[in-house]
Amino acid sequence: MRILFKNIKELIQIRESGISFVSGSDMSILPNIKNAFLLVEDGLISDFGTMDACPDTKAEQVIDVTGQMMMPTWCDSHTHIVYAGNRESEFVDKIKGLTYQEIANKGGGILNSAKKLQKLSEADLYEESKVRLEAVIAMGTGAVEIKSGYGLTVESELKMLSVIKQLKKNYDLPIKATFLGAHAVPKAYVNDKEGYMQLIINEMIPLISEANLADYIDVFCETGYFSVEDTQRIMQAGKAHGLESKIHVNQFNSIGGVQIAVAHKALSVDHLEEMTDADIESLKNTKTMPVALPGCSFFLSIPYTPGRKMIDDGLPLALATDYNPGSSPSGNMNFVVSAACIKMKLTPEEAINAATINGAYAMGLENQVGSITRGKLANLIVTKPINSYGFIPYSFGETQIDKVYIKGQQIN
Ligand SMILES: N=CN[C@@H](CCC(=O)O)C(=O)O
Ligand SMILES: [Zn+2]
Repeated sequence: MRILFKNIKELIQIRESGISFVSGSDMSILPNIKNAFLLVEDGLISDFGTMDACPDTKAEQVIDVTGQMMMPTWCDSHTHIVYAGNRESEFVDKIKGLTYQEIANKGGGILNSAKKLQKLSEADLYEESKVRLEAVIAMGTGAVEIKSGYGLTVESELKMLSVIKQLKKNYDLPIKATFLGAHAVPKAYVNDKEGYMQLIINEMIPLISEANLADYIDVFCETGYFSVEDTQRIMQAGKAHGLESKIHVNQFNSIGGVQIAVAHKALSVDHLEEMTDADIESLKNTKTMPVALPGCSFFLSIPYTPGRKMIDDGLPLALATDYNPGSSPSGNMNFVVSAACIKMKLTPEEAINAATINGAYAMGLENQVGSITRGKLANLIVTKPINSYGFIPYSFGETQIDKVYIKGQQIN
């Protein structure tokens, strides 16, 4: 099946040869072609160029997108889309001035979501989660990572990962599953964190790896949750079972988690709202992708990741939604890109690179998605008629997406 898109006003994020990610000053370069064509064959990008070089090829479908732009779909490398119910009551507590930690201490937070999820059947959890997945695809996300971590028992963590497995099977976009058993210490282990560590290391990880239910392992490395030493032990146990790490770190405190994640060659370190100069220094010249989650900063009214400084210091940066019921109940990558520009002072070029190619890298998907490159998946956004791609982050809270294609199939 061949689809030819023609008269594309601007084809954004073209990369002739596959690159893994962009860093520092290269993040301000967003290669594009004006007045372009794009050819899709059997779900893959097979060719692109200027309209005067448009091949005289027989395509089953020819789509004239005069006045509209095209770009790769967003790559959302950090979500918790599989969860049960919501936490609007905590939202009101937050409005009244309680902090994230205070809400957790009075029985809210991650343990509140765990209680809801433990009671829900796998079938119902799937139904709730698929609604969110479909919504984010319609908002332009074409590759996504989903974490467990609201189960916190062997049975419920497996339930979450099985739901992710079903989503992988039933939806055509790339989905990566991350095991986050170390998200919070469950109530049953409140006086025995070591017991829960043993459960994660000796039972959960081997079971999950045996059943091939996870691609990555994660830890919430934070004061009051899991220490740097705990994080190191879990990363080591994950690695022994073939699971590379992606770590929640520096959300509220800088406690040395970035350094330990880098030392263990983590694929990504995520959150980073509190960064010291030493944290930034330790990320230089490494393969670990820093991931900022501006939706979480917005929702919790906490600092934004110092993305401007990190890029100026030569680092790469990825952007993701952190879609979850407690700290970021939105999976809208368009808003994330706007917030990165408005609050973190990224330029539109930097934010789009961060939300496409760098996000793809943070999921190990840089060879499949994240740029308009021959051979990559035809996961594509067609914008509404707009004057420039800068209008996408500028018009925050609005959608400039007209259509989304996943492997060349129009989904909305
Ligand atoms: N901080 C840890 N985990 C999630 C929030 C989880 C929750 O509050 O339910 C996050 O990434 O922000
Ligand atoms: Zn998260």
